[in-house]
Formats: sequence, structure tokens, C-alpha cells
Amino acid sequence: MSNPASVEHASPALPLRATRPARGLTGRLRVAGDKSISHRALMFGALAVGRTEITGLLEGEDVLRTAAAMRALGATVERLGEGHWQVAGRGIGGLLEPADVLDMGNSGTGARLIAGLIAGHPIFAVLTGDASLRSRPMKRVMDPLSASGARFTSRTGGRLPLAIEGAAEPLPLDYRLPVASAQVKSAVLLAGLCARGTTRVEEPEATRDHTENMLRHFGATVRVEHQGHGRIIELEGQPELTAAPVHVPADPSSAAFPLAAALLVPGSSLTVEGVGLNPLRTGLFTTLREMGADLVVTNERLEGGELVGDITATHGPLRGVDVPGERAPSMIDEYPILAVAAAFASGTSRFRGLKELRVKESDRLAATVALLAANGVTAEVEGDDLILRRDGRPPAGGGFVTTHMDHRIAMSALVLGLASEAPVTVDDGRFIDTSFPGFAALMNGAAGGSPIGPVE
Ligand SMILES: O=C(O)C1=C[C@@H](OP(=O)(O)O)[C@@H](O)[C@H](O)C1
Ligand SMILES: C=C(OP(=O)(O)O)C(=O)O
Repeated sequence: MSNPASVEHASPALPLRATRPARGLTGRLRVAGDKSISHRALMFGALAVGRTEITGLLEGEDVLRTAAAMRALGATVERLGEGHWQVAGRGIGGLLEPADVLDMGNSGTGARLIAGLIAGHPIFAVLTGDASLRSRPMKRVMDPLSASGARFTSRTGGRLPLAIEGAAEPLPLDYRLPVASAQVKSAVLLAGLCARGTTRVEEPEATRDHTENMLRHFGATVRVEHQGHGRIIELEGQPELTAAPVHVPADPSSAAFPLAAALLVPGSSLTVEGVGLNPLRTGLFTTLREMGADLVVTNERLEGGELVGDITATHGPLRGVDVPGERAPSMIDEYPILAVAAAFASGTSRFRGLKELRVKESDRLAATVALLAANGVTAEVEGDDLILRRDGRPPAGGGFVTTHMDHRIAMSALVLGLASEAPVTVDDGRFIDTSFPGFAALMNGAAGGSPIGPVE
């Protein structure tokens, strides 16, 4: 999806290398806050009346872009301490026209949800992003939001930069999602907040429901009806959203990396604390258990209204697994690290229905195949399925992996390098900061050394 030659970043590329540590990963740690919930906490805070206090906010680059965009749209956003933020909102319909272009960096969630917010306000704004985000499809939000009365102008094919003229009196939408996407669902619901009447979204497959949950938490009326694998969501427009405290749980998509490393590196037993266990996010953990992984959840509890638990992963053998396509939305960001785990398993693994991986920060299907190939592992793509046939022996490693501005490809390759025979190098670790600042330090702490570090 992206052309590494056109990377724009304030600092130069940061090649990183992962080497098998002298001993396994052990102890207890906490990963950063959930990215999806962090974006939404800032956005709903900006739309609510009053002051929303957020704890555990992910201070990754994607979320910091959203914080800056909320400021540019007129909200007061303050950082009170580490992960502790306060947003003074403007009320539904109260966002102001930004003075400048909104640069969402590497973040699809930021760009698409904010397109929904702007569509419902009588303001003009231009959204852009880095080379990766500028290559990602935006028509998926432009199409439904145009029906609400908003107007969009973009580069050919519906890519950023995108100019948006929001609707003065947005119409409520009735929309059936053509792709399983929580971002598209959320963009439609955010525009629907400003419309009179009921906005209805039908999703053929259930996707993460953080928008629906947080809308209710802030006082909106949301009805959800289950229909087979899918859902119908109805939102009453123009509610009074009232500021409400948000505690952000640890991100299961980030916890995936240390947990997978512990499963793969001999001698490991590692606990990640306070991980969000929303069932629409935990497909990876279900799948790893089907592979025979020793993954135990303890201390399940509610933290700030979200189900969380401590997850302990202990090294052991894995077997191949067949993952049904309908599970994909609940683990959509976890396929690169799952493919790494499958490279250590014995038997055949088939992951079905991965079309959406082609339009993430990179073409993750191609990037995952290349990541594995560089390290001696053959994986095939058949239609939209990814297939690995393995014998349980660790991959050779020793490869150089091009990460294509994709944080999850970078972290997956480094986890592979912690457990493969020879070290693995990635071309650029900077994008890890979009979702998981402090990744290398945390992994090194658990390994009791510096198995992940810059290339000398
Ligand atoms: O709504 C969200 O917060 C997200 C939805 C998913 O994207 P899609 O909606 O494109 O599947 C996911 O890949 C992304 O990391 C976060
Ligand atoms: C796909 C992802 O994020 P986004 O779409 O927000 O860029 C991700 O974090 O893996």
C-alpha cells in the first residue's frame, strides 16, 4: 500500500533487530491503553457537554493526532498526567471549523471517524495523513456520509487528502455495511448524532462495539439487535451527550505481542495485566487456545465498565489451526502475529477470509507472506486465505523485513526474531509508536536483557 521512498516522518528510519534472549520472558507487565477506546474517548469527550476525564489513555501517535484534531475542532483537550487527560466538549453540533488541514498521520480510525463527525457539522475541513494513510480507501465512508448531505472532494479513487463540507441539516442514514468495518459503522453513527431522527446501521458480521458502548455511557439511546453473525444498531439523533469518566483498559491487540512471544520463546511464563476482554476483540486468544496454547485468564473484573482480566502465557508446543472467516472481525489486527505463531506450530494452518488485510496500514496479507519468506517460512495465499504448513521446528530467521510503515508488521517480525534460530531485522521501528510506545523496552524488561535493539 505504501511506498517506503515517500515516508515522511520527523526522524530518520530506525532499523531494529531482535535476537533470541538468553532466557524466557517472565514476570507481570501492563501494555498501553486500548487504541480504539482512546480515540473514541477523546471524540465523545469533544461532543459532550461538560468535562470528560480519561485515565489509561493510549499516548501513541495515532491517538495524539486525534487529540490534536479535537483541539482544532474547538474542544479543550488537556493532559493532566501520564495517560490522564481531560476534554471539555462543545455539545452535539457545536464543533468549530478548523483553521488548518487535519493531519491524521498513520491512523485509519482517526481519519474515518472524524470524517463522520465533520459530515454532521456545518463546517469545512480537509483531512490528510502520511503516505500509508493516503493510500487507504476512504470511499467506504464517503459513500454513506454523502447520503446524509455532506459533500466530499478527494483524489481519484477516494483517497486522502479529502475535503469535506459538512451538512447543515444532516439526514439520518439507514445503511447496510458492505464490508465488516467498525470504522465505517462508527463514522455513520457519529454523523447520525447530529441528525434528527433514527440512524440505522446493519452489519452482516458483528464488529467491535466500542462506539455503541461509549455512546450509551455518554447518555445516547442505542438499540442493538442480534441477527445471525451480524447486528442492527439504531441510534436516536441529537441526544444530549453528557461528560462521563472513561477508564481505558489495556489493549488486547497490543497484549498479543508479549503474549505470543511468551508462547514461542522457551522458558517463558508471562502475565499481562488488565487486558480488555470485550468478546468482539478476543478472537486471537480463542484461536491460540485452539492451537494448544497455554493461555490462562485470571482475575476477571469490571474496570470502568469494561471487562478486563490478567492473561498468563506459558511456552509450549502449538499445532496448526483452521480459523473461520466469521472470526476475522474479532481479531482483524492480529493476523500478522498469529501467522508468526503458526510458523512455530506443527501441522497446517488456514486463516480464512482476509480480504480486509489488503487495505490496512500496508497490504498485510502480502507483508505477512514476505515477513515469513524472509525468515525461511513459506506461506501461501489462496483467494483471501493464508495457509502455512509447518513441522513444529522454529523458523530459521536471519531475515530483513520491510515494514511498509506498518506497526503490526514491525512488532510481529520482532517477535519472530525473539524465537527464531537467527536474529531478525526490521527496516523501521518508528511506526510502533502509533499504537505501542515503549514496546521494545517492555519486551526487553520481560526478557531481562536487550534482545530488541537498534542495529549497530
Ligand atoms: O474501529 C476501530 O477502532 C478499528 C477498526 C478496525 O478497522 P476496520 O474498521 O477498517 O476493520 C481495526 O483494524 C482498527 O485497528 C481499529
Ligand atoms: C488497522 C489499524 O489501525 P488504523 O486502521 O486505525 O490505522 C491497526 O492498528 O492495526
